[in-house]
Amino acid sequence: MEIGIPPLSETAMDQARKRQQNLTKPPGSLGRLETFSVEIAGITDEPTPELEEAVIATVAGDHGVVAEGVSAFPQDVTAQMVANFAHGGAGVNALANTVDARNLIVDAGVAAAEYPGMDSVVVDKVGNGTDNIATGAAMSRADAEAAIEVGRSVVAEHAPEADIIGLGDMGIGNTTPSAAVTAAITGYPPEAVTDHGSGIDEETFERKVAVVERALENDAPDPEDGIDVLRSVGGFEIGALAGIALEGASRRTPIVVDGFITGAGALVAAQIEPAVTDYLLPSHSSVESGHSIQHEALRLDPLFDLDLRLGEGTGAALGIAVYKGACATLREMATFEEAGVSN
Ligand SMILES: Cc1cc2ncn([C@H]3O[C@H](COP(=O)(O)O)[C@@H](O)[C@H]3O)c2cc1C
Ligand SMILES: O=C(O)c1cccnc1
Repeated sequence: MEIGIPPLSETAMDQARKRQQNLTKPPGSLGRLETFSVEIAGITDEPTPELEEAVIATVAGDHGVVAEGVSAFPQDVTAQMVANFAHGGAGVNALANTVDARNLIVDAGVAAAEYPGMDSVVVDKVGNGTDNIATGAAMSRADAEAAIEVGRSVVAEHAPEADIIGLGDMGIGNTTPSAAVTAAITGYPPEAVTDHGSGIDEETFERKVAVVERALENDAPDPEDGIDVLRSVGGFEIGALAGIALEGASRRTPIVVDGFITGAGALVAAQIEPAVTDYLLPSHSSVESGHSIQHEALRLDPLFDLDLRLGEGTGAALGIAVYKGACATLREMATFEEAGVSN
């Protein structure tokens, strides 16, 4: 898979850094906001980037592994939540509205779902849910590649104008494949990266750890090959999220990672094209224990910890507010000279 991701623009970063130093504030007083504005200048190749069009892509898929009893909720909830997104009733809708981001809803592989009258849902299914990773591979290699392509075409066709893209997920059971993907790529043991997802009891938790272990024993994927990891233990939405990150990066669009499932997508993307990591921005630190392991592997330092464990792009939405703010300071503040302030 050939995806050309350009290097960060050193010229734009130098210009942004110089400007930050001349703005009407004590040097460094905007802390990490200054660093972010410089990083986003490098990503976009704009000395004063403006993050006007923010998009949060919430990608849904189902998982055969729910047959093992690894979630607290039934599989039908995935399709029901897609309808809820389309009607504006979910957590991500409220937070996307708060930060003036457009929510883009994608069905990359929800089982047997239709959305009558909900034209805003982009339906591009790789399949009707993955196969059960406790008993075999999640999908074929061709389907893993197709999932990446779904994500790439979502950006090309539905968000080509986006100045920043937040990743979001929906899929009952998807913290289980996310744990398997994270263990496979980072080398951490399943028990270190598996947690309580949407809220399971201890008996279910033990079964879930055993399922992740079994999945990785059954069909040991090549950790260096992101597509192989996706094929073996991934999910359609996880692949599509990786594809969004790769396509966004190739277009110089900053990509904001959300919680544990989007983190798994980001890990897959980084195994396919390591240069994507320059284009990834963190948002929150999820309650899921494996999220910090993903951040360590991707060398991302989260912005805040609000005890979130929802996904959907909720943390990414709040992160976008921070990145918009960072770029607004760089762009809109006056320099000492312009404002006639002594320095
Ligand atoms: C009503 C509802 C809304 C959600 N929105 C996100 N998730 C989150 O929980 C699911 C993953 O947890 P697990 O692996 O334990 O099933 C995913 O759908 C994720 O996006 C939700 C879960 C539920 C129940
Ligand atoms: O980290 C997340 O995004 C998350 C955690 C639990 C359940 N769903 C999502």
